[in-house]
Amino acid sequence: MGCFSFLSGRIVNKSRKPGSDIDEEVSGIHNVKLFTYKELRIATEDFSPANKIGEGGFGSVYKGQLKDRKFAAIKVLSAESRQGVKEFLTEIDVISKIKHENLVELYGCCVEGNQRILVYNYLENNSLAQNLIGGSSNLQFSWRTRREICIGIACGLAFLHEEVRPHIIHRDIKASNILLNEDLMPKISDFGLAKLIPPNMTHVSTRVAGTIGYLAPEYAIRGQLTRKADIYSFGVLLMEIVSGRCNTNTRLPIGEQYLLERTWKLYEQRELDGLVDTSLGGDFDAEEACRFLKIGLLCTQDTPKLRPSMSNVVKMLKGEKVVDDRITKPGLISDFMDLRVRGPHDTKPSAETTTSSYNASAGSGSDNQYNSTFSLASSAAATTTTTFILNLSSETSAANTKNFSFRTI
Ligand SMILES: Nc1ncnc2c1ncn2[C@@H]1O[C@H](COP(=O)(O)OP(=O)(O)OP(=O)(O)O)[C@@H](O)[C@H]1O
Repeated sequence: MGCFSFLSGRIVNKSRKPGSDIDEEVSGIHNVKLFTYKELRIATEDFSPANKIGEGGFGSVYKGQLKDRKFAAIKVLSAESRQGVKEFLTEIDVISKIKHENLVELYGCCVEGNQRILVYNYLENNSLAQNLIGGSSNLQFSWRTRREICIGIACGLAFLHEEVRPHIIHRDIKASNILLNEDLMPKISDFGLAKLIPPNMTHVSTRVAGTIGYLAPEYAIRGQLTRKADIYSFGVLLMEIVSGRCNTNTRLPIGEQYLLERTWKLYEQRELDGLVDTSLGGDFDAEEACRFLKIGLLCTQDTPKLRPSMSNVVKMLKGEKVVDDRITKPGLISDFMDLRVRGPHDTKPSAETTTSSYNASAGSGSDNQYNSTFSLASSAAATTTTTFILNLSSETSAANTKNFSFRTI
């Protein structure tokens, strides 16, 4: 534990004077192993580029070997994602109490000076994004494996939503946040991490964190965060796993580019099996695959209330509950990139723009909830696979024009 020790159930930072702020903050936290920066530097061979295994919206991830010989994924949060020690540790305190076979385990963290580092158990087979969806890997995902992956993710999410008290909304369910162990068992990562991101604008009333393509419309537009937003993202992911493709692929012919639109169309034509990944060579249970796609559609329905709970999703995936065939159209945020280029002054920000504002008005102009200034507070917004934060405020006048397009198909 380096300069921290655990005395009478309290973590004390021995290197600082008693009564200092950090002592007070750290002392309120239990269950968390605090690593020293030195320990993690040794584990990663001085954060050597050779040990870097990934880069996310919040910082770089390194593979390291800890003193106890265990391998760990060490996530160094970037300066923009750092926040107060107290909030950081409180968040981690919550996460560290949660254990489930389908959630990545947090070993501990490091809070030293400016450094904010998270230490997770290392998972051998990378993420679903790198392996199955749009990535390149030699791993083969049979129908049976995909089925188990879908059920595993659903179980992990049902646990966060319904068993943990208070409930946890992940806010960023997507292929790159599903890691796979050596047996291809899925583990949800980054849960709760979105809450660690500080708002970088003082007038922010609501933060929206998520990834384009997976964001539920009501959350993206109005900042209405409920568990149904996660369920929407899960529905998108489910379709990706069955089809083996990314939710958005602009290299495909128009009409096939958006997975949700495509799935809905094939559902209406009763041809859902045409969406199943061709790399399976037809070796799949067609009834089951179509059922999974229907569950994906149920989860992405425009009206949040109509989306099933995750425990019911688990039952439907396992075949223990009948899938309701009265599915309504999915809600779609047609094109977030459009939102970026059609700013209030109709200027076209470059892909590198780090902060841009947009006047958004969807639906009735008199409904202030719909009139929000959207600030893409991260350069990560330039891609469709990276987490970003949208800052919403109600300061915008009701007279805004419809710059933000939200539609149902
Ligand atoms: N516990 C882990 N074990 C093995 N590899 C990991 C682990 N955690 C993260 N990685 C690797 O690091 C990459 C980056 O992870 P990170 O969570 O920082 O970003 P992301 O999920 O890809 O994107 P974002 O931060 O925008 O959500 C992952 O895609 C994965 O390859």
